[in-house]
Amino acid sequence: MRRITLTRFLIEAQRQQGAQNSDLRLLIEVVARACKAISVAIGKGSLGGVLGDAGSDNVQGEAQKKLDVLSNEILLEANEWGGHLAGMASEEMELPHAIPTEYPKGEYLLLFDPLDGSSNIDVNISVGTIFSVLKCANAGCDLHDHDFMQKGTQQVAAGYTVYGPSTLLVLTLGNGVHCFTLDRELGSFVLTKENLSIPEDTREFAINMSNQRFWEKPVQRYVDELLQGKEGPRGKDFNMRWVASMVADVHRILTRGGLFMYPLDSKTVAQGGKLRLMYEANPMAFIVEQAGGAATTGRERILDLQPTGLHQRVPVVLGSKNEVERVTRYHLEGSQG
Ligand SMILES: O=P(O)(O)OC[C@H]1O[C@](O)(COP(=O)(O)O)[C@@H](O)[C@@H]1O
Ligand SMILES: [Mg+2]
Ligand SMILES: [Mg+2]
Repeated sequence: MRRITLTRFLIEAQRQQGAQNSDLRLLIEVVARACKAISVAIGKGSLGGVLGDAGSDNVQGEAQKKLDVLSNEILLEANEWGGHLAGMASEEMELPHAIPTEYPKGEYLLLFDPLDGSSNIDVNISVGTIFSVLKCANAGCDLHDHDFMQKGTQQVAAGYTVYGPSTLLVLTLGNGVHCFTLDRELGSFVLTKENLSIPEDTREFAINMSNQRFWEKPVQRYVDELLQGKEGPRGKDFNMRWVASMVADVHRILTRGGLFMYPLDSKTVAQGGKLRLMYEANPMAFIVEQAGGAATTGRERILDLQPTGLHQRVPVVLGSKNEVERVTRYHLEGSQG
């Protein structure tokens, strides 16, 4: 089998797109290298002293895990000197990270959730890293929050890694979605699946059922119908999965279809939802749409949302197109009352 490494894949993609500037390729390679280092740290577990709490809170008011902090540092250090970035933003940092003056600046903005699925770290369940790439209109100028306030449709690349039994990198440059597996002997990511595609229909859904009593009516109705199975209006049985690591739940959907929901509920309504738009919902929505799926808030297409804050939260409904459309239709019907 021809083994295509990430580097070769990116060089060929750049050639096909006739892109002169190799900064985007360099950026993706540096992010991948940082994820390799994170994968090594996670693999050590308690032997590496990386499990447990860091003893600090992030801007979301959540207790940070040691691996949240370590992954954040690894991504910052790897990316700040390469000359391909105008700035970075992370779930674990309140403010954007400007490129230190001693380093050259580039034209891209990198946003990331350095460690996704933090509640699963100490119990050895798959976690991941999620990233999104934008172009900076004011490259070379002082960095501000508003430089990042671009709709998801403006993303030039997005990806996630899953640190599971094997370490996978899933990537889109706006021309399909491709999966790379980390070859630990070779030390590089190797292309193992091209053009991932999400089936339009599915019998599998993922939601945190323990929040059921807090959900809005449209979600109550949708999930009730799923649970009634073939005896109910859907006329078929549905199965449920919930890993509680968005990367793992979304990767399952990219592999065999499904629906992922973290809808608005009365617990999170004040903050607008649970998951973050800029470095969770937008990159995942870009990837899912590139694989033939759909992604909404239940009411609007996620990629069309105009961001207002670096850490703003939104409801998320994504995956197999026909189920996303049904959930969204129930919301719109519900609002017509
Ligand atoms: O704990 P819950 O309610 O099941 O929420 C799980 C969700 O929260 C997250 O862990 C939030 O992400 P972080 O771990 O990066 O904060 C998602 O990965 C996951 O989908
Ligand atoms: Mg996350
Ligand atoms: Mg996180």
